[in-house]
Amino acid sequence: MSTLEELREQMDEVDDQIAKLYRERMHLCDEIGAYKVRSGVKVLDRQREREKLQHVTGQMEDEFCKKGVRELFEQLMSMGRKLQYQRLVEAGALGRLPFIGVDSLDAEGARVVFPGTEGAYSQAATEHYFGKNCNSFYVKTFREAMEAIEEGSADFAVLPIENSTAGAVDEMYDLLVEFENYIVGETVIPIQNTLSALPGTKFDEIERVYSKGVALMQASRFLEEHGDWQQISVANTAIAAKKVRDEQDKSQAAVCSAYAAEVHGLEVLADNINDESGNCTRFIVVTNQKIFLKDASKISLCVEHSHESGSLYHMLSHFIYNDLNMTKIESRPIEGRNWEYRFFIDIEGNLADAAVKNAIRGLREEARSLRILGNY
Ligand SMILES: O=C(O)C(=O)C[C@]1(C(=O)O)C=C[C@@H](O)C=C1
Repeated sequence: MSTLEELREQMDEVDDQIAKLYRERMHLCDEIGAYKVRSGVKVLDRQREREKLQHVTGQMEDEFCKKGVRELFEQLMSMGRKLQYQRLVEAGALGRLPFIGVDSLDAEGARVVFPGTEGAYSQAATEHYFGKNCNSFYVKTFREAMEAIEEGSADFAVLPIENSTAGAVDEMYDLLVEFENYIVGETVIPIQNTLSALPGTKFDEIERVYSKGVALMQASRFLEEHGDWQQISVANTAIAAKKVRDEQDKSQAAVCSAYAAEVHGLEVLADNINDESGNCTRFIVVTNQKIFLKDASKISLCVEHSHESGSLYHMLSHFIYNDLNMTKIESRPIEGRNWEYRFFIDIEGNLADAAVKNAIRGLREEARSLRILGNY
């Protein structure tokens, strides 16, 4: 019987042949790539790949080897494609109108819209990003803010995308798909909620609490201690504060910021009622121009892929192959297709980076759809 050393020696010989053949195969792929650049033939040829997989699996005897050789050749062809995308990018064949790199945002005198009302956290985020004296106005909903950007009545919108306790703001992800607007910036602000009511209100007078749904979630422990209070969701924390003030009813209270309470003449009955003391929200800055800051370092993408085994894995392989760090992934249902999802992915990088261009070139060709939501 052979010793372990002898078996390993034989294995090394086989592996050397595999490595040599891999080099030869990639060299051929490169030549085919050059042909494709010249002739405009698409990189991905599904029919050819299907035939190849059938052919090589047909040479295997048992199911285990069939499965293995299929996976091996799927990987080999995927590597071949990535090399060819690289060649296309080098040849300047990027496809679609590119984003325009700018040194800074044209924020001087810009009109900035935020959702909610006076005192909203979005207003605090707006002032944090654009400065206290920026030219801002509010609309009621996220949708109206996106519409204001699309039709040009505002230059920028500041909208919440993610809270550190409650997670993603789902509606914003859906609106980013629906509207042709682009993310050009982001800012994070602390969210410290209070329970506020008309001046002189006693705790035992309260029957109903109004706030935005996620804000009620962020203060769930405090509100559970008062389980007899009815919790009612409204569009915004500051709108809740305004409602309590307007209706002059001491059985009502709002979960809102101390600033919103002050703006709307309410008294803070309990401060810092959030479950998490470090609670904060990330806001995005959106515009209708296809621009990105030249020093931007984060890219948000939206990808839809075929609903079949391995498709997400193949999609993510473009980031791995190009050494791109994925920092976030969210999924949202696709309307009209039950149990199918689109993926929202954040990666580190700049649209001018070669690695980013390569990955995007590959995704654009292989995914059912790809949208670059912004580089900021
Ligand atoms: O035959 C081609 O067109 C190739 O580019 C080669 C190859 C492969 O690796 O076998 C790569 C990509 C295509 O999708 C199909 C096949």
